[in-house]
Amino acid sequence: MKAPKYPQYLPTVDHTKFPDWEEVPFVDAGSRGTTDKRNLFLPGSKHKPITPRLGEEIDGVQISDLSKEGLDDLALLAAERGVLVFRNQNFKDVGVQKQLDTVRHFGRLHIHPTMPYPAGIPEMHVVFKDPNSTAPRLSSIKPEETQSVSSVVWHADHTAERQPPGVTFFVALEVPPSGGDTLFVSATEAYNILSDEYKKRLEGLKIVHDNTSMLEYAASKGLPARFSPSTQLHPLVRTHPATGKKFLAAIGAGEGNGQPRYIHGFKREESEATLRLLNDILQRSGDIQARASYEPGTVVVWDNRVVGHSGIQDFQGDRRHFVRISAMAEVPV
Ligand SMILES: O=C(O)CCC(=O)C(=O)O
Ligand SMILES: [Fe+2]
Repeated sequence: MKAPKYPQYLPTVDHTKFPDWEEVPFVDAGSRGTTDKRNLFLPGSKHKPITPRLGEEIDGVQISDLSKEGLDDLALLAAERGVLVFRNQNFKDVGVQKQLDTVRHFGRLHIHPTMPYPAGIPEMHVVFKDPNSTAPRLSSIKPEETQSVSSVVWHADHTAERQPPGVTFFVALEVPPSGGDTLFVSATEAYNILSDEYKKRLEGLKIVHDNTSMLEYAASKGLPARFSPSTQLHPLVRTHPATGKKFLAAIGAGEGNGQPRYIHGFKREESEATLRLLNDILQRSGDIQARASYEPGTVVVWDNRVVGHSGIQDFQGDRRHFVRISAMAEVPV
Protein backbone atom coordinates (compact mmCIF):
# COMPACT_ATOMS: atom_id res chain seq x y z
CA MET A 1 0.00 0.00 0.00
CA LYS A 2 1.23 3.49 -0.87
CA ALA A 3 2.27 5.85 1.94
CA PRO A 4 -0.43 8.21 3.29
CA LYS A 5 -0.88 11.32 1.15
CA TYR A 6 -1.37 13.57 4.19
CA PRO A 7 1.28 12.44 6.72
CA GLN A 8 1.11 15.76 8.58
CA TYR A 9 -2.50 14.89 9.54
CA LEU A 10 -1.76 11.41 10.89
CA PRO A 11 -2.89 10.78 14.48
CA THR A 12 -0.34 11.10 17.28
CA VAL A 13 -0.99 10.25 20.93
CA ASP A 14 -0.48 13.36 23.04
CA HIS A 15 -0.93 13.49 26.82
CA THR A 16 -1.03 17.29 27.09
CA LYS A 17 -3.69 18.45 29.59
CA PHE A 18 -5.91 21.44 28.94
CA PRO A 19 -7.83 23.66 31.40
CA ASP A 20 -11.48 22.60 31.64
CA TRP A 21 -13.78 24.57 29.35
CA GLU A 22 -15.29 27.69 30.82
CA GLU A 23 -18.67 28.77 29.63
CA VAL A 24 -18.42 31.44 26.92
CA PRO A 25 -21.13 33.50 25.21
CA PHE A 26 -22.23 32.10 21.86
CA VAL A 27 -23.91 33.84 18.94
CA ASP A 28 -24.97 31.47 16.18
CA ALA A 29 -23.43 32.51 12.85
CA GLY A 30 -26.57 31.12 11.22
CA SER A 31 -28.68 33.81 12.88
CA ARG A 32 -26.94 36.28 10.51
CA GLY A 33 -27.58 34.09 7.43
CA THR A 34 -29.87 35.11 4.57
CA THR A 35 -33.07 33.33 3.62
CA ASP A 36 -31.96 32.75 0.02
CA LYS A 37 -28.29 32.02 0.97
CA ARG A 38 -27.15 34.56 -1.59
CA ASN A 39 -23.66 34.77 -0.09
CA LEU A 40 -23.16 31.01 -0.32
CA PHE A 41 -24.98 30.07 -3.51
CA LEU A 42 -22.80 32.31 -5.65
CA PRO A 43 -23.30 32.60 -9.42
CA GLY A 44 -22.13 29.40 -11.11
CA SER A 45 -22.73 27.21 -8.07
CA LYS A 46 -25.14 24.28 -8.01
CA HIS A 47 -27.02 22.73 -5.12
CA LYS A 48 -29.62 20.04 -4.69
CA PRO A 49 -31.27 18.28 -1.77
CA ILE A 50 -29.95 14.81 -0.91
CA THR A 51 -33.41 13.87 0.35
CA PRO A 52 -36.44 16.12 0.77
CA ARG A 53 -35.97 16.13 4.54
CA LEU A 54 -32.26 16.55 5.04
CA GLY A 55 -28.95 17.01 3.33
CA GLU A 56 -27.82 19.34 0.56
CA GLU A 57 -25.15 18.66 -2.03
CA ILE A 58 -23.24 21.72 -3.24
CA ASP A 59 -20.76 22.18 -6.05
CA GLY A 60 -19.11 25.12 -7.78
CA VAL A 61 -18.31 27.11 -4.66
CA GLN A 62 -15.05 27.00 -2.66
CA ILE A 63 -15.54 27.17 1.09
CA SER A 64 -12.03 28.63 1.31
CA ASP A 65 -13.13 31.65 -0.80
CA LEU A 66 -16.33 32.42 1.13
CA SER A 67 -16.80 35.79 2.80
CA LYS A 68 -17.87 36.03 6.44
CA GLU A 69 -21.40 36.48 5.14
CA GLY A 70 -20.98 33.33 3.04
CA LEU A 71 -19.96 31.40 6.16
CA ASP A 72 -23.01 32.79 7.98
CA ASP A 73 -25.21 31.45 5.16
CA LEU A 74 -23.41 28.13 5.38
CA ALA A 75 -24.21 27.92 9.11
CA LEU A 76 -27.88 28.67 8.52
CA LEU A 77 -28.11 26.14 5.71
CA ALA A 78 -26.44 23.49 7.91
CA ALA A 79 -28.98 24.26 10.65
CA GLU A 80 -31.85 23.92 8.16
CA ARG A 81 -30.64 20.94 6.13
CA GLY A 82 -28.57 19.14 8.81
CA VAL A 83 -25.72 18.05 6.57
CA LEU A 84 -24.00 19.73 3.61
CA VAL A 85 -21.86 17.82 1.15
CA PHE A 86 -19.44 20.15 -0.63
CA ARG A 87 -17.73 18.66 -3.68
CA ASN A 88 -14.42 19.51 -5.33
CA GLN A 89 -13.01 21.56 -2.47
CA ASN A 90 -9.40 22.74 -2.15
CA PHE A 91 -9.95 22.92 1.62
CA LYS A 92 -7.72 19.92 2.39
CA ASP A 93 -4.76 21.76 0.85
CA VAL A 94 -5.23 25.31 2.20
CA GLY A 95 -3.11 24.74 5.32
CA VAL A 96 -3.84 24.20 8.98
CA GLN A 97 -4.20 27.87 9.93
CA LYS A 98 -6.80 28.62 7.28
CA GLN A 99 -8.65 25.39 8.08
CA LEU A 100 -8.87 26.20 11.78
CA ASP A 101 -9.67 29.88 11.23
CA THR A 102 -12.54 28.99 8.89
CA VAL A 103 -14.25 26.78 11.48
CA ARG A 104 -13.47 29.26 14.26
CA HIS A 105 -15.95 31.57 12.55
CA PHE A 106 -18.68 29.31 13.98
CA GLY A 107 -17.44 29.11 17.55
CA ARG A 108 -14.66 28.03 19.90
CA LEU A 109 -12.87 24.98 18.53
CA HIS A 110 -13.40 21.73 20.37
CA ILE A 111 -10.48 19.60 21.56
CA HIS A 112 -11.11 15.88 21.84
CA PRO A 113 -10.75 14.73 25.47
CA THR A 114 -8.84 11.57 24.64
CA MET A 115 -8.13 10.76 21.02
CA PRO A 116 -4.91 11.25 19.05
CA TYR A 117 -4.53 14.42 17.00
CA PRO A 118 -2.07 15.53 14.31
CA ALA A 119 1.18 16.63 15.92
CA GLY A 120 0.66 20.07 17.45
CA ILE A 121 -2.97 20.48 16.30
CA PRO A 122 -5.28 19.57 19.22
CA GLU A 123 -8.28 21.21 17.50
CA MET A 124 -8.29 18.51 14.83
CA HIS A 125 -9.74 15.09 15.40
CA VAL A 126 -8.36 12.42 13.07
CA VAL A 127 -10.42 9.60 11.59
CA PHE A 128 -7.90 7.22 10.06
CA LYS A 129 -8.06 3.61 9.04
CA ASP A 130 -5.91 1.53 6.75
CA PRO A 131 -4.83 -2.11 6.78
CA ASN A 132 -1.48 -1.26 8.43
CA SER A 133 -2.91 1.16 10.94
CA THR A 134 -2.07 0.67 14.59
CA ALA A 135 -3.56 4.02 15.65
CA PRO A 136 -5.78 3.63 18.72
CA ARG A 137 -9.50 3.91 18.07
CA LEU A 138 -12.49 4.19 20.35
CA SER A 139 -14.69 1.13 20.64
CA SER A 140 -17.57 2.95 19.00
CA ILE A 141 -15.71 2.83 15.70
CA LYS A 142 -14.03 -0.54 16.14
CA PRO A 143 -16.60 -3.28 15.56
CA GLU A 144 -14.19 -6.11 16.35
CA GLU A 145 -13.98 -4.87 19.93
CA THR A 146 -17.63 -4.19 20.50
CA GLN A 147 -18.55 -7.64 19.11
CA SER A 148 -21.37 -6.06 17.18
CA VAL A 149 -22.78 -7.41 13.94
CA SER A 150 -22.52 -3.93 12.50
CA SER A 151 -20.11 -1.01 12.60
CA VAL A 152 -23.03 1.43 12.75
CA VAL A 153 -23.10 3.42 16.00
CA TRP A 154 -25.51 6.35 15.89
CA HIS A 155 -24.44 9.29 17.98
CA ALA A 156 -23.97 13.03 18.13
CA ASP A 157 -20.50 14.23 19.04
CA HIS A 158 -19.57 15.24 22.58
CA THR A 159 -23.03 15.92 23.97
CA ALA A 160 -21.60 15.72 27.51
CA GLU A 161 -19.83 19.03 27.01
CA ARG A 162 -21.41 22.08 28.63
CA GLN A 163 -21.44 23.61 25.13
CA PRO A 164 -21.61 20.64 22.74
CA PRO A 165 -20.35 21.12 19.17
CA GLY A 166 -22.57 22.64 16.48
CA VAL A 167 -21.01 23.30 13.07
CA THR A 168 -18.61 20.46 12.33
CA PHE A 169 -16.29 20.14 9.33
CA PHE A 170 -15.37 16.66 8.15
CA VAL A 171 -12.60 16.95 5.60
CA ALA A 172 -11.77 14.04 3.30
CA LEU A 173 -8.01 13.63 2.85
CA GLU A 174 -7.98 10.12 1.39
CA VAL A 175 -11.09 8.09 0.60
CA PRO A 176 -11.60 4.45 -0.35
CA PRO A 177 -12.77 3.82 -3.95
CA SER A 178 -16.14 2.79 -2.53
CA GLY A 179 -17.66 2.52 0.93
CA GLY A 180 -16.83 4.47 4.05
CA ASP A 181 -19.94 6.63 3.75
CA THR A 182 -21.44 8.44 6.73
CA LEU A 183 -25.08 8.01 7.74
CA PHE A 184 -27.09 10.97 9.02
CA VAL A 185 -30.49 11.27 10.68
CA SER A 186 -32.44 14.47 11.22
CA ALA A 187 -33.18 15.20 14.87
CA THR A 188 -35.53 17.98 13.77
CA GLU A 189 -37.64 15.61 11.67
CA ALA A 190 -37.45 12.97 14.39
CA TYR A 191 -39.22 15.47 16.62
CA ASN A 192 -41.69 16.56 13.93
CA ILE A 193 -42.95 13.04 13.21
CA LEU A 194 -44.08 12.50 16.81
CA SER A 195 -47.70 13.04 17.83
CA ASP A 196 -48.65 16.23 19.64
CA GLU A 197 -49.55 14.14 22.69
CA TYR A 198 -46.14 12.48 22.82
CA LYS A 199 -44.36 15.78 22.20
CA LYS A 200 -46.17 17.15 25.25
CA ARG A 201 -44.87 14.27 27.35
CA LEU A 202 -41.27 14.94 26.29
CA GLU A 203 -41.44 18.69 26.85
CA GLY A 204 -39.35 19.78 29.82
CA LEU A 205 -37.49 16.49 30.25
CA LYS A 206 -33.74 16.54 30.69
CA ILE A 207 -31.11 13.95 29.89
CA VAL A 208 -27.99 13.33 31.95
CA HIS A 209 -25.01 13.28 29.59
CA ASP A 210 -21.72 11.90 30.80
CA ASN A 211 -18.36 11.13 29.15
CA THR A 212 -16.83 9.17 32.04
CA SER A 213 -17.09 5.80 30.32
CA MET A 214 -15.34 7.18 27.23
CA LEU A 215 -12.49 8.46 29.40
CA GLU A 216 -12.27 5.15 31.28
CA TYR A 217 -12.22 3.19 28.07
CA ALA A 218 -9.58 5.51 26.66
CA ALA A 219 -7.47 5.10 29.81
CA SER A 220 -7.59 1.32 29.37
CA LYS A 221 -6.03 1.87 25.93
CA GLY A 222 -3.29 4.12 27.27
CA LEU A 223 -4.97 7.25 25.93
CA PRO A 224 -4.98 10.48 27.92
CA ALA A 225 -7.77 12.37 29.67
CA ARG A 226 -7.05 15.95 28.61
CA PHE A 227 -9.97 17.38 30.62
CA SER A 228 -11.86 16.40 33.77
CA PRO A 229 -14.83 14.10 33.15
CA SER A 230 -17.96 16.06 32.23
CA THR A 231 -21.53 15.44 33.38
CA GLN A 232 -24.28 17.73 32.12
CA LEU A 233 -28.04 17.97 32.30
CA HIS A 234 -29.35 19.00 28.85
CA PRO A 235 -32.94 19.31 27.61
CA LEU A 236 -34.26 16.32 25.66
CA VAL A 237 -36.11 18.67 23.32
CA ARG A 238 -33.83 21.52 22.29
CA THR A 239 -34.47 24.63 20.21
CA HIS A 240 -31.99 25.71 17.55
CA PRO A 241 -30.98 29.35 18.09
CA ALA A 242 -30.79 30.19 14.37
CA THR A 243 -33.93 28.44 13.06
CA GLY A 244 -36.08 28.42 16.21
CA LYS A 245 -36.94 24.80 15.37
CA LYS A 246 -37.22 22.11 18.00
CA PHE A 247 -35.20 18.91 17.77
CA LEU A 248 -34.72 15.69 19.67
CA ALA A 249 -31.42 15.71 21.58
CA ALA A 250 -31.39 12.03 22.48
CA ILE A 251 -29.32 10.38 19.76
CA GLY A 252 -27.49 7.28 20.93
CA ALA A 253 -29.03 7.70 24.36
CA GLY A 254 -28.39 4.91 26.81
CA GLU A 255 -26.36 2.84 24.33
CA GLY A 256 -22.90 1.45 24.98
CA ASN A 257 -20.39 4.18 25.68
CA GLY A 258 -22.81 6.84 24.43
CA GLN A 259 -22.81 10.11 26.33
CA PRO A 260 -26.58 10.64 26.80
CA ARG A 261 -27.21 8.27 29.75
CA TYR A 262 -30.70 8.57 31.23
CA ILE A 263 -33.69 10.83 31.72
CA HIS A 264 -33.40 12.86 34.87
CA GLY A 265 -36.16 12.10 37.37
CA PHE A 266 -37.39 8.94 35.60
CA LYS A 267 -36.98 5.52 37.15
CA ARG A 268 -34.60 3.22 35.32
CA GLU A 269 -37.21 1.26 33.37
CA GLU A 270 -39.03 4.42 32.37
CA SER A 271 -35.87 6.07 31.16
CA GLU A 272 -34.65 3.00 29.28
CA ALA A 273 -37.99 2.44 27.58
CA THR A 274 -38.34 6.07 26.52
CA LEU A 275 -34.81 6.38 25.19
CA ARG A 276 -35.05 3.02 23.42
CA LEU A 277 -38.26 4.12 21.72
CA LEU A 278 -36.76 7.42 20.58
CA ASN A 279 -33.64 5.72 19.28
CA ASP A 280 -35.68 3.02 17.53
CA ILE A 281 -37.50 5.80 15.72
CA LEU A 282 -34.27 7.59 14.80
CA GLN A 283 -32.48 4.46 13.66
CA ARG A 284 -35.17 2.76 11.61
CA SER A 285 -36.76 5.81 10.02
CA GLY A 286 -35.02 5.75 6.67
CA ASP A 287 -37.34 8.55 5.58
CA ILE A 288 -35.52 11.00 7.85
CA GLN A 289 -32.04 9.73 7.06
CA ALA A 290 -29.46 10.50 4.41
CA ARG A 291 -26.07 9.20 3.46
CA ALA A 292 -22.97 11.22 2.59
CA SER A 293 -20.60 9.58 0.14
CA TYR A 294 -17.09 10.83 -0.42
CA GLU A 295 -14.91 11.71 -3.37
CA PRO A 296 -11.46 13.25 -3.31
CA GLY A 297 -12.03 16.90 -2.36
CA THR A 298 -15.30 16.36 -0.50
CA VAL A 299 -15.90 18.39 2.65
CA VAL A 300 -18.96 17.48 4.68
CA VAL A 301 -20.34 20.01 7.13
CA TRP A 302 -22.93 18.94 9.66
CA ASP A 303 -24.70 20.76 12.44
CA ASN A 304 -24.06 18.35 15.30
CA ARG A 305 -27.11 19.66 17.14
CA VAL A 306 -29.73 18.74 14.55
CA VAL A 307 -28.35 15.48 13.11
CA GLY A 308 -27.06 12.21 14.45
CA HIS A 309 -24.47 10.34 12.45
CA SER A 310 -22.54 7.12 12.11
CA GLY A 311 -19.54 6.08 10.08
CA ILE A 312 -19.75 2.82 8.14
CA GLN A 313 -16.70 0.55 8.25
CA ASP A 314 -17.60 -1.43 5.14
CA PHE A 315 -14.29 -0.98 3.32
CA GLN A 316 -11.33 -3.30 3.63
CA GLY A 317 -7.84 -3.09 2.30
CA ASP A 318 -8.15 0.61 1.58
CA ARG A 319 -7.20 3.76 3.40
CA ARG A 320 -9.71 6.28 4.76
CA HIS A 321 -8.30 9.47 6.26
CA PHE A 322 -10.30 12.47 7.46
CA VAL A 323 -9.86 15.33 9.87
CA ARG A 324 -12.78 16.72 11.83
CA ILE A 325 -12.89 20.28 13.17
CA SER A 326 -15.82 21.15 15.45
CA ALA A 327 -17.04 24.50 16.74
CA MET A 328 -18.69 24.44 20.16
CA ALA A 329 -22.15 26.01 20.27
CA GLU A 330 -24.61 27.25 22.89
CA VAL A 331 -25.43 25.79 26.27
CA PRO A 332 -28.47 23.73 25.17
CA VAL A 333 -31.91 25.27 25.68
O1 LIG B 1 -16.12 8.10 10.08
C1 LIG B 1 -17.18 8.71 9.94
O2 LIG B 1 -17.80 8.73 8.86
C2 LIG B 1 -17.76 9.46 11.09
C3 LIG B 1 -16.77 9.58 12.20
C4 LIG B 1 -17.38 10.32 13.36
O3 LIG B 1 -18.30 9.88 13.98
C5 LIG B 1 -16.86 11.64 13.69
O4 LIG B 1 -15.81 12.05 13.16
O5 LIG B 1 -17.49 12.33 14.51
FE1 LIG C 1 -18.99 11.35 15.44
